[in-house]
Amino acid sequence: MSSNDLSTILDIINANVSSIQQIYAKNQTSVPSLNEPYKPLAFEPELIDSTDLVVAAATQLIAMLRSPVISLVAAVGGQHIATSIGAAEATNISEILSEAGPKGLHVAEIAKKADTDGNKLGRILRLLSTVHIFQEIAPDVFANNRLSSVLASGKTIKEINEDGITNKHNKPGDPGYAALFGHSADEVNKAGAYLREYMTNPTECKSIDMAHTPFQMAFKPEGNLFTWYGEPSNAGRLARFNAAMKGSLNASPMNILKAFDWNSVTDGVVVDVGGGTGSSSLMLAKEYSHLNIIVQDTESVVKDGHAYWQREYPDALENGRVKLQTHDFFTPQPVQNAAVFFLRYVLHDWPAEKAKLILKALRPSATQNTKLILLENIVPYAIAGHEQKIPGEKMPVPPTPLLPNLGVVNLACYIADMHMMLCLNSQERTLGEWTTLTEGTGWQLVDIKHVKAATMSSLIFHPV
Ligand SMILES: C[S@@+](CC[C@H](N)C(=O)[O-])C[C@H]1O[C@@H](n2cnc3c(N)ncnc32)[C@H](O)[C@@H]1O
Repeated sequence: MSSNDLSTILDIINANVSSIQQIYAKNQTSVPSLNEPYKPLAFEPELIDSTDLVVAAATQLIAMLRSPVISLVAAVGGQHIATSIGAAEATNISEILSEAGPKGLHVAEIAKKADTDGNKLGRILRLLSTVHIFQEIAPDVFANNRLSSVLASGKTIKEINEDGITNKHNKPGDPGYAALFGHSADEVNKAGAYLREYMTNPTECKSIDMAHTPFQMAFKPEGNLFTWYGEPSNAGRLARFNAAMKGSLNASPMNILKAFDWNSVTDGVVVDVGGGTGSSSLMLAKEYSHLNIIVQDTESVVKDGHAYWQREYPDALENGRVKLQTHDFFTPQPVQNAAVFFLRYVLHDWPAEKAKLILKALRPSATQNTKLILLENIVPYAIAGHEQKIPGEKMPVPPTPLLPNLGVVNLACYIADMHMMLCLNSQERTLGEWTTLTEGTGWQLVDIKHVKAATMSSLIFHPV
């Protein structure tokens, strides 16, 4: 480490903290306290660039200064933070503390409401408070804070008890974050516990078959993750997964509205292929009243989808502007008049050979004017000098000595890549991998759209 690096990093932090303070001052708002529940602010997009630089610089500073042994102790123990988040989500602690308000609640009372053990819960909440998720405001008294408040589903404890825990994530307007964290901390992290065994078993880890994953080692399912979700005993997990997809949509600055010039669609339908319950389509249908949309997915997901649209936007189903259709995307596409086929976070679920089949199954139904849009991560390298030549809006190049991918700022993309490896033997892809994957499928990449602070991009294709 050169002392130059240290002062450059400190300069980056100082300059960008000043910019952040100025943006708050211009908007006549004070910088929110870590102790307050999170409230989204209209001017948050203005804060992104500076916040990203502070986060990247501060994390790099910690890596430079802290004992590497202690850094790795913290990193390897991160598993306990993840599983504690899962336990807090499953026992509705954030909802209990939302109702308690700023005075918080003694852990004995929290445990009574959560029907769990107080001593163990107190230790879980103290660990989480130590990493700024919840706060301990007096010995054994805990309250929500900025981070823990986003673990709440939006339901009251009475509603959760009345509706049943498997329906926890169906409150209209719930952004889906609690479901996203619950899903990650449950099936994905249980699969993650087997990564060591997987990577030291050459037969397992060198396989490109979806039946060879850490997920299979953990759960021993009959089929893959999606057929497993379709089993009746996993109805709660399926509902949570569907809501988690809504959470991933709301958490990412790149969404379907920014993916394409939707006003250019004057004829034909928009098909949301593997659309889940249709959270992207809901956003699209609400914003663009001229669009007719078909959401396609498997039978069990379409069933949940009907309930979702009945809750969120029943008119769109009733007047026929939005239709939900059971369709296996490995079979020929039934819609022959599509203006757009869009697939959000679908191909990342599949190894390359299967992903190619999904694209090929769309091609015969495309007209000359049909566009294909993939909403997917483009994985940045973590090394300078190898930036990918991505067309469209350029990503800002971070100042040295920061990592060119901004380090933990884009961690979600690399975490998603691990989810794919663990559960589906699939992956997030670099631009080169996207180009190779789509070759020979009958589709040609013509444009890529990005938004700030997102590795998720919109890749736009024409038929060839
Ligand atoms: C990661 S989710 C993405 C859902 C949605 N596109 C979104 O962004 O919220 C992948 C979806 O593919 C669906 N899927 C899996 N296998 C399928 C198949 N053979 N045919 C159609 N959909 C399938 C899953 O049920 C799931 O809803």
